[in-house]
Amino acid sequence: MKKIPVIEIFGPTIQGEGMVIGQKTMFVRTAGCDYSCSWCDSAFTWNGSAKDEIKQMTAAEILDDLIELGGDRFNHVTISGGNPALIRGLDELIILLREQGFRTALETQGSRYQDWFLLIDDLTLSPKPPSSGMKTNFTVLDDIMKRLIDGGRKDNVSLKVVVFNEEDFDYAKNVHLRYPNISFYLQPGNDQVNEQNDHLLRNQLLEKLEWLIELTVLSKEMNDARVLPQLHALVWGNKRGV
Ligand SMILES: C[S@@+](CC[C@H](N)C(=O)[O-])C[C@H]1O[C@@H](n2cnc3c(N)ncnc32)[C@H](O)[C@@H]1O
Ligand SMILES: Nc1nc2[nH]cc(C(=O)O)c2c(=O)[nH]1
Ligand code: SF4
Ligand SMILES: [Mg+2]
Repeated sequence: MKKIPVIEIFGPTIQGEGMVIGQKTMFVRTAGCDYSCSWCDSAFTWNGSAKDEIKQMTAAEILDDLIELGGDRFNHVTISGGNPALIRGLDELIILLREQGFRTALETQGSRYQDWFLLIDDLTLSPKPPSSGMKTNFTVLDDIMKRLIDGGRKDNVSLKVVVFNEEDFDYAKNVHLRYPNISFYLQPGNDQVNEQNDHLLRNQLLEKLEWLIELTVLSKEMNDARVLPQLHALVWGNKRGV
């Protein structure tokens, strides 16, 4: 079996973001990213600070850990990172999870395609706005979207853009207009990923949420957009593994 670089496995918790917010789920977080977003809330997956925690695991070993942690208290598994789309060998995990009756979700930024995207129940593509310091390759994103739509996966896919400022909001509009038939989510950015005071953080995040809702209600381009907070950040702050 192929080895997968895993940096953490946790849950059951709830999916805090996007298309299946609130869904009870386990998380498998892979190590490594082809991006380095300035505001990444999971920078430990790629900046070397947690490199001692990375384990090369087979799909069967990951399933064992999921069951040891979650018992029979889950039927949904979310794979995030880092960028899990860098890992070819994830097909074995996704096939194994499906065989065992689990639904799967994936979080990725849309910089790489893998054929196993077609097997994911809840696939979130989260292209990065200007504030991240990253530049979207729309040729790649167009190609991913085409493959997913041609593969009949339209209803299994969503777009989620994190917004920190008005320039990001304009970027989000462009993404939504470019793929008008794909369900579209806006998420306020957390610019204090090191804040340990949950009360302070909550207030700031709610203010950012209100600001983003105000922009959205004023924008005719966003008539079909959905605005959601990072629910896990409101509940548990910047804690890891929740
Ligand atoms: C940590 S990323 C991992 C998956 C993939 N690399 C990606 O970016 O989509 C998971 C989600 O968290 C979002 N995210 C990361 N840092 C954030 C922050 N500071 N505030 C709000 N959302 C953030 C990303 O945009 C992405 O949608
Ligand atoms: N509860 C919870 N929901 C999440 N949704 C996306 C997450 C991520 O880091 O990819 C995440 C996370 O880390 N925790
Ligand atoms: S793409 Fe995702 S994991 Fe990679 S740096 Fe950006 S937010 Fe972090
Ligand atoms: Mg997160």
